[in-house]
Amino acid sequence: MLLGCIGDDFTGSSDLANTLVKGGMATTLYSGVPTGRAEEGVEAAVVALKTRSLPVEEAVAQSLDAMRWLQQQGCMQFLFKYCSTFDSTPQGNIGPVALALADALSARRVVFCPAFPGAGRSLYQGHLFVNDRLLNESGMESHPLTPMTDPDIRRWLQRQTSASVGHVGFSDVRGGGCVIWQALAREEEHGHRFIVVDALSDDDLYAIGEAVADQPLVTGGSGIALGLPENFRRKGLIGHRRVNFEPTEGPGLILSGSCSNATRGQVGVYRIDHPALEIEADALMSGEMTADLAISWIKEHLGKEPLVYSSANPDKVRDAQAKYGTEVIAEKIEDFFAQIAAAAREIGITRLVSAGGETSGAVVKGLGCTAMDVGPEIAPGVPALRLAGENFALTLKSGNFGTEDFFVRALRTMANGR
Ligand SMILES: Nc1ncnc2c1ncn2[C@@H]1O[C@H](COP(=O)(O)OP(=O)(O)O)[C@@H](O)[C@H]1O
Ligand SMILES: O=C(O)[C@@H](O)C(=O)COP(=O)(O)O
Repeated sequence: MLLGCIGDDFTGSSDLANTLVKGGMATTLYSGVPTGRAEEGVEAAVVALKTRSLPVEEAVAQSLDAMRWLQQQGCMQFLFKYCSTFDSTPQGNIGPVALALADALSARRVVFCPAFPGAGRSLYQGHLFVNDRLLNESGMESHPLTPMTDPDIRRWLQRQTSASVGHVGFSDVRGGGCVIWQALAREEEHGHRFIVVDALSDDDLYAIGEAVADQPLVTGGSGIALGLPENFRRKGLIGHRRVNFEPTEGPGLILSGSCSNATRGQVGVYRIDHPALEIEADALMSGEMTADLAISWIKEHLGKEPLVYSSANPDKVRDAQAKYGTEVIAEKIEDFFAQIAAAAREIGITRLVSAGGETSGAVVKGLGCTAMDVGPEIAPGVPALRLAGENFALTLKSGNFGTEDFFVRALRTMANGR
């Protein structure tokens, strides 16, 4: 194993696995830190954790566990993957996890680059944009768990860490790999251990990838991985793998706990011509709605690819959070989706789409799977997955990814492999 990746959520980890597979690396996505040795032939491993919204100490401990397992598998370089919208709070967890990993790996200069141009995320002069909007005007300012109210990633990261934060701007990045390498060295000389790097296009990310070939730790969105496979290929360590995915027909189900703008649009379109069950926070808290009731409803609509969703607009989410507490309501909803996922296989579902990072963490936990094979890309950053050794396909969709018809596309790709 060459490249060891630690993802702070499940949709993000599948996004990263997608990039590495497209880059030609034999990649396996693991749910949590595996026990025992990885199977032969895995060149890149992505360990998906659900640490984005955990207390800092727990997120650090789990990330270090993942790093140690990856070290035992022989990894030479490590990647800490977080969201392309830098989802975090002023306390963490990106800064503290990165610092713990940097200390453990003796990394003196660590790149931070959330940019993912394929999904409209770019970083310019240290500021993060989602398409043509600054991050704090993109809808992310209303995220239920990690509202992003500052687009200056240097300032946001500095609030989370004692490491000094530097910056390599676009004027250096456009100079290519060597210039970026020199700029990183300059920032390190100036005492900056954490270095935010601008990127506007995939070409910038390939160049950054080249510049970090000798770094033990890199951090970013999935875009930061674009240039990494080529470093290993140049050294003759990998060849060029093709995607190997067995499609799965059979009953489909959509679960959506993401309240992000894109997902709410997708829910709105899908529910026009599919059975849809909305889960209201009040109904769940009062016991009027339960996982058992929802499972009975799914059984009634088996074969019609039903949708169960709690996705709600920011006002509704705010009301529920004020009434029950942010963590209480999030946990209640996530637990509900985990129970449904656990029942899904028993009732014959073989294609499952989950929308939302935290939601997907709960769904995968409910499914109880340990490893996933990575299949074809459905939308930028979202691959079709298959539970290793099982006739069960899965899609973990990041909240803000995908076009309005995403759910239909995902079900189709899982069924026909294209
Ligand atoms: N109606 C709702 N009211 C309050 N919180 C909700 C509601 N629906 C979902 N949530 C919570 O909001 C969070 C959404 O996060 P996540 O699943 O990561 O989506 P995204 O990928 O869009 O960030 C989850 O913790 C979920 O349980
Ligand atoms: O980088 C990204 O945007 C995604 O890979 C990701 O991490 C998304 O997380 P969620 O929006 O919580 O699904």
